[in-house]
Amino acid sequence: MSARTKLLALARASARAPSFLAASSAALPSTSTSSSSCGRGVAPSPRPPPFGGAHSRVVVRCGHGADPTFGYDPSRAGTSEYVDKHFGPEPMDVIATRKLRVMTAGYFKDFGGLKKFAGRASTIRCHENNPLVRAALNEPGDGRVLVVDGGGSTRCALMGDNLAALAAKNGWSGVVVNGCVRDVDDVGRCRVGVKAIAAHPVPSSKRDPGLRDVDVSFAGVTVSPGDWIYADSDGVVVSGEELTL
Ligand SMILES: O=C([O-])CC(=O)C(=O)O
Ligand SMILES: [Mg+2]
Repeated sequence: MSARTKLLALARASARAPSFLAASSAALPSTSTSSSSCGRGVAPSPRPPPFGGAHSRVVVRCGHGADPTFGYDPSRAGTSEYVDKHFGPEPMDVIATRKLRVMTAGYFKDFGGLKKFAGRASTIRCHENNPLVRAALNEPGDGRVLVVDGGGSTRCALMGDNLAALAAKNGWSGVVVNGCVRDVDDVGRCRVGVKAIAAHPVPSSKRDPGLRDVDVSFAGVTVSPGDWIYADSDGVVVSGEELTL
Protein backbone atom coordinates (compact mmCIF):
# COMPACT_ATOMS: atom_id res chain seq x y z
CA MET A 1 0.00 0.00 0.00
CA SER A 2 1.42 3.42 -0.98
CA ALA A 3 2.02 6.06 1.66
CA ARG A 4 -0.82 8.17 0.18
CA THR A 5 -3.29 5.25 0.22
CA LYS A 6 -2.33 4.54 3.85
CA LEU A 7 -2.88 8.17 4.81
CA LEU A 8 -6.30 8.19 3.13
CA ALA A 9 -7.31 4.99 4.94
CA LEU A 10 -6.11 6.46 8.22
CA ALA A 11 -8.02 9.70 7.70
CA ARG A 12 -11.20 7.69 6.95
CA ALA A 13 -10.72 5.61 10.11
CA SER A 14 -10.07 8.70 12.25
CA ALA A 15 -13.15 10.43 10.88
CA ARG A 16 -15.19 7.58 12.36
CA ALA A 17 -13.65 8.07 15.81
CA PRO A 18 -16.36 8.50 18.40
CA SER A 19 -16.20 11.33 20.81
CA PHE A 20 -14.87 11.14 24.32
CA LEU A 21 -16.75 10.19 27.48
CA ALA A 22 -20.39 11.13 26.74
CA ALA A 23 -21.67 7.64 26.11
CA SER A 24 -19.47 5.82 28.61
CA SER A 25 -22.25 5.63 31.16
CA ALA A 26 -24.83 4.14 28.84
CA ALA A 27 -24.12 0.42 29.18
CA LEU A 28 -27.24 0.08 31.30
CA PRO A 29 -30.60 1.52 30.32
CA SER A 30 -31.53 4.65 32.20
CA THR A 31 -32.94 3.76 35.61
CA SER A 32 -33.40 5.37 38.98
CA THR A 33 -30.41 4.96 41.26
CA SER A 34 -31.76 6.84 44.22
CA SER A 35 -32.35 3.66 46.20
CA SER A 36 -29.68 1.16 47.15
CA SER A 37 -31.19 -1.47 44.86
CA CYS A 38 -29.83 0.05 41.63
CA GLY A 39 -32.88 -1.09 39.67
CA ARG A 40 -32.97 -4.81 40.33
CA GLY A 41 -33.90 -6.83 37.28
CA VAL A 42 -32.53 -4.36 34.72
CA ALA A 43 -30.42 -6.27 32.22
CA PRO A 44 -27.25 -4.65 30.86
CA SER A 45 -27.37 -3.74 27.17
CA PRO A 46 -25.34 -6.12 25.02
CA ARG A 47 -23.10 -3.54 23.31
CA PRO A 48 -21.31 -0.98 25.51
CA PRO A 49 -20.84 2.38 23.84
CA PRO A 50 -17.51 4.12 23.31
CA PHE A 51 -15.88 6.35 25.92
CA GLY A 52 -16.60 9.15 23.50
CA GLY A 53 -18.59 12.32 23.90
CA ALA A 54 -18.79 16.02 23.49
CA HIS A 55 -15.18 16.67 24.43
CA SER A 56 -13.79 14.68 21.53
CA ARG A 57 -10.88 15.94 19.52
CA VAL A 58 -10.20 13.80 16.47
CA VAL A 59 -6.49 13.99 15.71
CA VAL A 60 -5.39 12.48 12.40
CA ARG A 61 -1.68 12.60 13.32
CA CYS A 62 -1.00 9.35 15.12
CA GLY A 63 1.62 6.94 16.38
CA HIS A 64 2.89 3.93 14.54
CA GLY A 65 0.19 1.71 15.99
CA ALA A 66 -2.75 3.79 14.79
CA ASP A 67 -2.66 2.24 11.37
CA PRO A 68 -5.83 0.75 9.88
CA THR A 69 -3.73 -1.78 8.02
CA PHE A 70 -2.87 -3.24 11.45
CA GLY A 71 -6.53 -3.24 12.52
CA TYR A 72 -6.65 0.11 14.33
CA ASP A 73 -10.33 1.05 14.44
CA PRO A 74 -11.02 4.23 16.44
CA SER A 75 -14.78 3.66 16.15
CA ARG A 76 -14.38 0.98 18.84
CA ALA A 77 -12.78 3.58 21.15
CA GLY A 78 -11.66 1.17 23.85
CA THR A 79 -8.43 0.81 25.82
CA SER A 80 -6.90 -1.21 22.95
CA GLU A 81 -7.42 1.71 20.55
CA TYR A 82 -5.85 4.16 23.01
CA VAL A 83 -2.83 1.87 23.25
CA ASP A 84 -2.72 1.43 19.44
CA LYS A 85 -2.84 5.16 19.00
CA HIS A 86 -0.14 6.04 21.46
CA PHE A 87 2.49 3.32 21.32
CA GLY A 88 5.81 4.01 19.62
CA PRO A 89 7.72 1.99 17.02
CA GLU A 90 7.15 -1.14 19.10
CA PRO A 91 3.91 -2.04 20.95
CA MET A 92 5.76 -2.62 24.24
CA ASP A 93 7.03 0.99 24.06
CA VAL A 94 3.67 1.90 25.49
CA ILE A 95 4.96 0.55 28.78
CA ALA A 96 8.60 1.65 28.43
CA THR A 97 7.77 5.30 27.69
CA ARG A 98 5.35 5.50 30.62
CA LYS A 99 3.05 7.76 28.61
CA LEU A 100 0.42 5.12 29.16
CA ARG A 101 0.51 2.92 32.24
CA VAL A 102 -1.28 -0.39 31.83
CA MET A 103 -2.49 -2.25 34.93
CA THR A 104 -1.49 -5.90 35.31
CA ALA A 105 -3.58 -8.22 33.13
CA GLY A 106 -6.07 -10.34 35.03
CA TYR A 107 -5.67 -8.36 38.27
CA PHE A 108 -9.33 -7.22 38.37
CA LYS A 109 -12.76 -8.64 37.81
CA ASP A 110 -15.67 -6.52 36.60
CA PHE A 111 -18.49 -6.14 39.12
CA GLY A 112 -20.25 -2.94 38.06
CA GLY A 113 -23.16 -2.42 35.69
CA LEU A 114 -20.85 -0.48 33.36
CA LYS A 115 -18.02 -2.45 31.82
CA LYS A 116 -16.56 0.62 30.15
CA PHE A 117 -15.78 3.77 32.09
CA ALA A 118 -13.29 6.63 32.10
CA GLY A 119 -12.55 9.78 34.01
CA ARG A 120 -10.07 11.64 36.17
CA ALA A 121 -8.80 9.80 39.22
CA SER A 122 -9.53 10.67 42.81
CA THR A 123 -7.59 8.39 45.13
CA ILE A 124 -7.89 6.80 48.57
CA ARG A 125 -5.45 4.63 50.50
CA CYS A 126 -7.09 2.60 53.26
CA HIS A 127 -6.73 -0.80 54.89
CA GLU A 128 -9.79 -2.90 55.73
CA ASN A 129 -11.69 0.31 56.66
CA ASN A 130 -13.96 2.25 54.33
CA PRO A 131 -15.38 5.49 55.87
CA LEU A 132 -13.40 7.57 53.40
CA VAL A 133 -14.77 5.52 50.49
CA ARG A 134 -18.32 6.38 51.58
CA ALA A 135 -17.37 10.04 52.13
CA ALA A 136 -15.84 10.29 48.64
CA LEU A 137 -18.76 8.59 46.88
CA ASN A 138 -21.12 10.93 48.74
CA GLU A 139 -19.53 13.86 46.86
CA PRO A 140 -20.56 14.84 43.34
CA GLY A 141 -18.52 12.52 41.12
CA ASP A 142 -18.52 14.75 38.02
CA GLY A 143 -17.57 11.73 35.93
CA ARG A 144 -14.48 10.90 37.99
CA VAL A 145 -13.11 7.46 38.80
CA LEU A 146 -12.47 6.68 42.48
CA VAL A 147 -9.27 4.65 42.81
CA VAL A 148 -9.18 2.83 46.17
CA ASP A 149 -5.95 1.19 47.25
CA GLY A 150 -6.98 -1.26 49.93
CA GLY A 151 -3.53 -2.87 49.94
CA GLY A 152 -4.90 -5.90 48.09
CA SER A 153 -6.60 -7.22 51.22
CA THR A 154 -8.89 -10.18 50.58
CA ARG A 155 -10.13 -10.31 54.21
CA CYS A 156 -13.13 -8.00 53.80
CA ALA A 157 -15.00 -5.83 51.28
CA LEU A 158 -14.44 -2.08 50.86
CA MET A 159 -17.75 -1.42 49.13
CA GLY A 160 -21.07 -3.08 48.33
CA ASP A 161 -24.49 -2.31 46.88
CA ASN A 162 -25.11 0.80 49.00
CA LEU A 163 -21.84 2.46 48.06
CA ALA A 164 -22.20 1.44 44.40
CA ALA A 165 -25.70 2.98 44.35
CA LEU A 166 -24.30 6.14 45.97
CA ALA A 167 -21.57 6.31 43.32
CA ALA A 168 -24.11 5.95 40.50
CA LYS A 169 -26.46 8.51 42.03
CA ASN A 170 -23.68 11.06 42.48
CA GLY A 171 -22.26 10.76 38.97
CA TRP A 172 -19.08 8.79 39.54
CA SER A 173 -17.99 7.07 36.36
CA GLY A 174 -16.39 4.12 38.15
CA VAL A 175 -14.50 2.72 41.12
CA VAL A 176 -11.27 0.70 40.88
CA VAL A 177 -10.66 -1.21 44.12
CA ASN A 178 -7.39 -2.87 45.09
CA GLY A 179 -9.43 -5.03 47.43
CA CYS A 180 -12.81 -6.76 47.55
CA VAL A 181 -16.47 -5.85 47.06
CA ARG A 182 -19.68 -7.44 48.39
CA ASP A 183 -23.37 -7.65 47.44
CA VAL A 184 -22.04 -8.20 43.96
CA ASP A 185 -25.33 -9.22 42.30
CA ASP A 186 -26.77 -5.82 43.18
CA VAL A 187 -23.52 -3.98 42.44
CA GLY A 188 -23.84 -5.40 38.91
CA ARG A 189 -27.18 -3.62 38.51
CA CYS A 190 -25.72 -0.21 39.38
CA ARG A 191 -24.99 2.23 36.60
CA VAL A 192 -21.33 2.58 37.50
CA GLY A 193 -18.10 0.76 36.66
CA VAL A 194 -16.59 -1.33 39.49
CA LYS A 195 -13.36 -3.26 39.10
CA ALA A 196 -12.04 -5.14 42.14
CA ILE A 197 -9.95 -8.18 42.98
CA ALA A 198 -12.73 -10.45 44.26
CA ALA A 199 -16.07 -10.72 46.02
CA HIS A 200 -16.10 -11.09 49.83
CA PRO A 201 -19.11 -11.33 52.16
CA VAL A 202 -17.53 -9.53 55.15
CA PRO A 203 -17.84 -5.71 55.39
CA SER A 204 -14.84 -3.62 56.35
CA SER A 205 -14.41 -1.67 59.62
CA LYS A 206 -15.47 1.95 59.96
CA ARG A 207 -12.80 3.13 62.42
CA ASP A 208 -9.74 4.21 60.43
CA PRO A 209 -10.50 6.64 57.58
CA GLY A 210 -7.26 6.23 55.63
CA LEU A 211 -5.78 8.87 53.31
CA ARG A 212 -7.40 10.89 50.51
CA ASP A 213 -5.83 12.12 47.27
CA VAL A 214 -2.39 10.58 47.66
CA ASP A 215 -0.40 8.62 45.08
CA VAL A 216 -1.37 4.93 45.16
CA SER A 217 0.51 2.00 43.62
CA PHE A 218 -0.90 -1.39 42.72
CA ALA A 219 -1.37 -3.69 39.71
CA GLY A 220 2.02 -2.51 38.43
CA VAL A 221 1.02 1.16 38.17
CA THR A 222 1.17 4.32 40.27
CA VAL A 223 -1.94 6.49 40.05
CA SER A 224 -1.81 10.15 41.08
CA PRO A 225 -4.90 12.24 41.80
CA GLY A 226 -5.99 13.87 38.53
CA ASP A 227 -4.60 11.12 36.27
CA TRP A 228 -6.91 9.84 33.54
CA ILE A 229 -8.28 6.30 33.93
CA TYR A 230 -9.66 4.32 30.97
CA ALA A 231 -11.23 0.96 31.83
CA ASP A 232 -13.06 -1.65 29.80
CA SER A 233 -13.09 -5.41 29.25
CA ASP A 234 -9.56 -5.29 27.81
CA GLY A 235 -8.03 -3.72 30.93
CA VAL A 236 -7.23 -0.51 32.76
CA VAL A 237 -5.02 2.19 31.23
CA VAL A 238 -3.74 5.22 33.16
CA SER A 239 -2.35 8.41 31.67
CA GLY A 240 -1.16 11.71 33.06
CA GLU A 241 -3.03 13.46 30.27
CA GLU A 242 -6.37 13.11 28.53
CA LEU A 243 -6.02 10.77 25.56
CA THR A 244 -7.49 11.29 22.11
CA LEU A 245 -8.02 8.90 19.21
O1 LIG B 1 -21.53 -0.48 53.75
C1 LIG B 1 -20.46 -1.03 53.52
O2 LIG B 1 -19.44 -0.86 54.19
C2 LIG B 1 -20.33 -1.97 52.39
C3 LIG B 1 -21.64 -2.44 51.93
O3 LIG B 1 -22.14 -3.48 52.31
C4 LIG B 1 -22.38 -1.60 50.97
O4 LIG B 1 -21.85 -0.62 50.46
O5 LIG B 1 -23.53 -1.97 50.69
MG1 LIG C 1 -24.36 -3.82 51.46
